[in-house]
Amino acid sequence: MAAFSLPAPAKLNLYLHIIGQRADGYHELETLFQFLNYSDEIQFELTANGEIELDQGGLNFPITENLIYRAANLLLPFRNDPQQGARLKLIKQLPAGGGLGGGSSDAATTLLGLNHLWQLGLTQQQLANIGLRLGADVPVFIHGHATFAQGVGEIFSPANPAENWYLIVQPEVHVSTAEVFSHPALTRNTPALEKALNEWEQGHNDCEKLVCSLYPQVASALQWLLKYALSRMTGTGACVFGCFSSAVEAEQALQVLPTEFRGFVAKGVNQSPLHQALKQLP
Ligand SMILES: C[C@@](CO)(OP(=O)(O)O)[C@H](O)COP(=O)(O)OP(=O)(O)OC[C@H]1O[C@@H](n2ccc(N)nc2=O)[C@H](O)[C@@H]1O
Ligand SMILES: Nc1ncnc2c1ncn2[C@@H]1O[C@H](COP(=O)(O)OP(=O)(O)O)[C@@H](O)[C@H]1O
Repeated sequence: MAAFSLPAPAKLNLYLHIIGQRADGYHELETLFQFLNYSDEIQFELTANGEIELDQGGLNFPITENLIYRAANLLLPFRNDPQQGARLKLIKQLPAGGGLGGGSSDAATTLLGLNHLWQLGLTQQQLANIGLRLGADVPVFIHGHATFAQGVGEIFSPANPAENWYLIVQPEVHVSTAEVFSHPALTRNTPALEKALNEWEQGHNDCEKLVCSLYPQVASALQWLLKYALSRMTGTGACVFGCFSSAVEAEQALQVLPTEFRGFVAKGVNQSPLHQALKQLP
């Protein structure tokens, strides 16, 4: 198929425990990933000039830093014919650097999409190994099912958290993952779980307290959301999510969101919208 479009969904870390730090400085995590039915979109078109072309929409950093471009370049050596190229277009909807994994998800969608476009025949495991070089969250987006993840987020056990509705609130601030993980005040000694928590509410996010103290906008978004729902930060922030039992209740809270924040309502889904879309491709 010479042209198609695929979603790159957001993820939530329903909880994120930091249980230690490896010798190379990376932190050992225990986290529950669930996808949202809220996505970026990437359009794929086959070309015959052997090149990767990328329209990255509104993003204003160099194309060579875009995870889509970097992911596509990692697949070039696997082509059967060096004339195979691709024209890619990103329609960005997810806030960059928000803890929703948008960049990693874009990379995963690029790897799976080009595997299809160029008929490379690489397995999901091969693509996940390639993707891990781009970011710790890429493998879970390739895997495509809600997961309890350990290690730096690459060791998976099956999980089926409740598929709730969420109001995601996005404070107008960019949180650096590297800054959070290098901060001396970060909690790094949460005891390892014996098994994944069935009820995600029983977990917590070890980055939340630190990020709230560094970024008052995150603290105030969380404080506001907590008036309406059980709420938590995702990843290393800045986004926070509140859990609602229906779309209507989540939308009602969104209606009264203070103007200093942006927000959207989405459903938590255990099957990635990307994998559902891939099944529809001829
Ligand atoms: C913690 C998570 C949970 O989903 O946060 P979010 O980025 O989604 O908020 C991710 O695993 C983040 O993955 P990712 O965003 O790919 O992180 P990277 O760019 O690989 O790492 C940025 C920096 O954070 C530190 N880092 C990252 C991951 C980790 N498990 N331990 C670390 O110490 C490292 O110093 C690294 O250089
Ligand atoms: N396609 C992309 N979309 C978003 N961010 C990207 C992309 N490619 C590279 N980046 C870089 O990755 C960083 C992390 O983005 P993202 O994955 O959205 O956040 P997070 O890791 O907090 O969930 C951004 O700040 C940006 O510099």
